[in-house]
Amino acid sequence: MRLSAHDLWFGYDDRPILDGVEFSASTGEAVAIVGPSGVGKTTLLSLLGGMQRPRTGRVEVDGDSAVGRQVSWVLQTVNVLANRSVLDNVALGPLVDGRSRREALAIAKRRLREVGLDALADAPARKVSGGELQRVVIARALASNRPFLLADEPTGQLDRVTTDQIVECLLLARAERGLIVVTHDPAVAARCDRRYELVDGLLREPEVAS
Ligand SMILES: Nc1ncnc2c1ncn2[C@@H]1O[C@H](COP(=O)(O)OP(=O)(O)OP(=O)(O)O)[C@@H](O)[C@H]1O
Repeated sequence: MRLSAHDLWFGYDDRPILDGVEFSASTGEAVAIVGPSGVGKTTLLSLLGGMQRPRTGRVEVDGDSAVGRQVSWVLQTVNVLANRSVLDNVALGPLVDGRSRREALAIAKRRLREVGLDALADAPARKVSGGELQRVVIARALASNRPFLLADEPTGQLDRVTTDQIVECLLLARAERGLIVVTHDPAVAARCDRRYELVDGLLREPEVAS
């Protein structure tokens, strides 16, 4: 499947942020969006995932403009139910997709194993560290059946070891879906298959990551 954006224009008040952006990502690949702080990366991601609408232009997944149903999110503000277990939080992904509780728990257990957190399945989310919580949110996104995973600064201020763990978890998405990640961290961008740079409202041609 292919998520594509054509001629996106967007601004806050009269200030243009995106000025004719072209973008595409396919399932099976990881694409990074980089660029200076405040240039509009989070805004672009919100348009790519259908959270906001462009003033002009369009975003589609295989020709379908209802992109919100095709994406799962890993956002800067980690949103989890603090008093529920790690497993219950991950199971929310498939539950929202309409799976039965039994199916959702089975999928959640598998995804927690993949991100290396099965030992924490029964712990309340409030008791796990920031880096672990980020992996919980990734497991929840992987547990949903949406074809694209969108991540906004998923490694934030975390240390290098934790960052590497999180990137490994995110790249699991490539097995079945597409990953689109906004990041400041050149090491994270370098792990992706392609990189776009947002400058002056436009995305520069993608480079092949070295
Ligand atoms: N809801 C809003 N209303 C008005 N201006 C906004 C709003 N959201 C963001 N902006 C402004 O739009 C610009 C782009 O913001 P955005 O968060 O998309 O940038 P960014 O590249 O993701 O930044 P960072 O890397 O610092 O997270 C910034 O100048 C920001 O202050």
